[in-house]
Amino acid sequence: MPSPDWTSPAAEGPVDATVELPGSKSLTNRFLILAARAGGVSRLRAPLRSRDSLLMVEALKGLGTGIEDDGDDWLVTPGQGFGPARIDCGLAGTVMRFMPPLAALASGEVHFDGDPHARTRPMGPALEALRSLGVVIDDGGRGSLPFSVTGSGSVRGGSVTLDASASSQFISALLLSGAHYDDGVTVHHEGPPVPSQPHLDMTVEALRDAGADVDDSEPDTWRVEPGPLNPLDVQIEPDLSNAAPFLAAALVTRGRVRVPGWPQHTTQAGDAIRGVLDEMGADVILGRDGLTVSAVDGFTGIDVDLHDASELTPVVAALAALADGPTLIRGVAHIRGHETDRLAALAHELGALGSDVTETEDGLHIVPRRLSPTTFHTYADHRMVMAAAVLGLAVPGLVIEDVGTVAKTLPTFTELWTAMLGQRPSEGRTA
Ligand SMILES: O=C(O)C1=C[C@@H](OP(=O)(O)O)[C@@H](O)[C@H](O)C1
Ligand SMILES: C=C(OP(=O)(O)O)C(=O)O
Repeated sequence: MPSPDWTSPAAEGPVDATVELPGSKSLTNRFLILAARAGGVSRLRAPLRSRDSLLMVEALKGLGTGIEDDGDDWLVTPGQGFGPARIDCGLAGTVMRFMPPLAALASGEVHFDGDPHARTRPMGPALEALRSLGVVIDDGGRGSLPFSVTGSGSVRGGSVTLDASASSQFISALLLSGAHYDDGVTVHHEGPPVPSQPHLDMTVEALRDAGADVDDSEPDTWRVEPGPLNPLDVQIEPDLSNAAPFLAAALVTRGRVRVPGWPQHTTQAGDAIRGVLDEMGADVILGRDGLTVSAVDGFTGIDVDLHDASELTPVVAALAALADGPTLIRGVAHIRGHETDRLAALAHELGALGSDVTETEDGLHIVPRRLSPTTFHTYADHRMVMAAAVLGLAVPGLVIEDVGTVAKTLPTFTELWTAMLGQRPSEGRTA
């Protein structure tokens, strides 16, 4: 059931705000997977509580993992894993990709399905790779959800070659469970370049945090040795991709936004927003008190390759539509397989507002034009909501359809947004 529409608040002047963002989806869901089979109880400090991470929690609980929320942290008690079980992936790439290699270690049948659009997200190479490592999978020949994984308590593992150009998550998935396979796992990518390199680095770093022996020294090849994982005690960083729309508000309103807790070192792809905003002409300062972005004058269009940080595309596209010149976003052909076909969705919705947008083979060319308010459709995509809110700052009366879909990664988005604008939450009206 879609949630209500929301008339996105326009900016009444320059914002000057500090915005505290909840934890990273990608870190939370990786640490949950690792903790589920570690050698003791793990503590995840300040995890993200959102649809994607709660679906991961339910999936793991369904396989016998104990997860307790003490109000601040999640305590994860490993379980051996047993079926039969049914896993709802929602629209979460991390659940549909990261869970099957773990479910393969359980005994019994584990059935996977998700939201209607989840059935169209790419899965084929991931399922084929698991099969070649000795896992029994029934996907009815579709290469997508729904499918079932039937485990016998162990997985042979070994070496596998796959084409991960559609999603880096295919590789992360195998690595995150590979230490528990009898022969470990060696994953070799063959095909057009894998997107989202920072997410692969995040997987390797998280595995090493848990004591795994990982070799990523060869291009396009990753090896995880078999062996036990240590329990974790980890502080989850704020989600830097979710910070992007708030930082973008500094540019649109010629104001200033600070995000406390921005890490000095991180593997989050969203960290790339610093370079993007700097190139657009903002002042970007990373200090001990967090990241501060300010913009006094206008901001320019840019030519940017977002292959490594494609999650940023919707918000960067929204900024581009409000910039002082054209923007070319390149390197993101694979986001046609994200929550929705993001290139088509952005081209359509920005076009409906009045932008001059061309969908290229691997991105978008956006020429700013005068925009008029309309209903911005969001296609069950949290980042379309965020992009729409950025546009709404400068386009009074813009209505965001199904605003609640933002709960995929940021259930408190509208509250944070209206607070940033110095308004009470009730001032963002339900249309
Ligand atoms: O591993 C992860 O946590 C993610 C990897 C990326 O996926 P793709 O490589 O499919 O873009 C990213 O876009 C997604 O939001 C999260
Ligand atoms: C692509 C995204 O999510 P997922 O983890 O579902 O792939 C995203 O959050 O932008």
